[in-house]
Amino acid sequence: MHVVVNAAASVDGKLSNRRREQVEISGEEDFARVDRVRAENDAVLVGIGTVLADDPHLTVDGQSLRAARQAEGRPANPVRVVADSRGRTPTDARILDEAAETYVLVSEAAPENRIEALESAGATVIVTGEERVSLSEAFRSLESCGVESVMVEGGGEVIFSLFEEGAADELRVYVGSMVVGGRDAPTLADGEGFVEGFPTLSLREVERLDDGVLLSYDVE
Ligand SMILES: NC(=O)C1=CN([C@@H]2O[C@H](COP(=O)(O)OP(=O)(O)OC[C@H]3O[C@@H](n4cnc5c(N)ncnc54)[C@H](O)[C@@H]3O)[C@@H](O)[C@H]2O)C=CC1
Ligand SMILES: Nc1nc(O)c(N)c(N[C@@H]2O[C@H](COP(=O)(O)O)[C@@H](O)[C@H]2O)n1
Repeated sequence: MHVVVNAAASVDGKLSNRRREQVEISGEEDFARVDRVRAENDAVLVGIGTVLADDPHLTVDGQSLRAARQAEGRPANPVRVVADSRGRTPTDARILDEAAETYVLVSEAAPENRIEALESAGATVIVTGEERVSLSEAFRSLESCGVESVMVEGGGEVIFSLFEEGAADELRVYVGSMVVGGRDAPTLADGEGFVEGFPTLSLREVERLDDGVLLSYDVE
């Protein structure tokens, strides 16, 4: 599985504000780039924290991008994936609409009635990990369903886990020219944090977009 992590952060590294409300960090050019990255990949993944905070749709906005995918024999939109250990995804979440196929990754600790509710709402549920979803294991299951590349859009907890598991191949961070602040505001990599063995990155490209900077890294 090829894993591209993409996020937008303020200059102080925050993904959203201390109330976990979505902050528009990207500008028009960066949102258009994000749409192209979605269109390039077989899947788009977020954590349940992002679903509960933002209720994202995770589809490709650009009609020409969707048409190009279909011309290649692919579905108009990538599949949508949520890492949701306890199966808390609301059954009326936008990611469960019919615009694309949706996989919900749950752990063995997810209540059976939640799994049934998600399946009734149209999701394909994959059980992996005891208490928490094992992302690496889930990627192997997704590969067996034909998913070879995934764009991970966040949030900070899921991005940290990917680095912890050594599962990320690329990181693209759009740094918007703003300060959000707040010790409790989500950052690019939350989780427990590293005290040693920090993942190292190799800077591939720096590009000015809107009034900010896109940093593209390979993960070593
Ligand atoms: N600026 C940006 O580019 C983006 C910002 N966001 C913001 O990030 C915030 C949400 O981020 P977080 O609260 O960090 O939530 P998150 O979206 O990273 O989800 C974390 C939750 O996912 C579940 N999970 C299942 N398996 C997991 C695993 N292996 N590792 C980690 N978590 C796992 C856990 O229940 C955990 O609490 C929101 O405020 C949202 O607006 C989210 C995406 C992009
Ligand atoms: N790339 C990017 N830039 C920002 O400024 C953002 N606030 C976000 N947020 C994430 O974008 C997703 C929304 O998806 P839909 O438009 O609903 O498809 C969601 O994951 C947000 O957290 N991203």
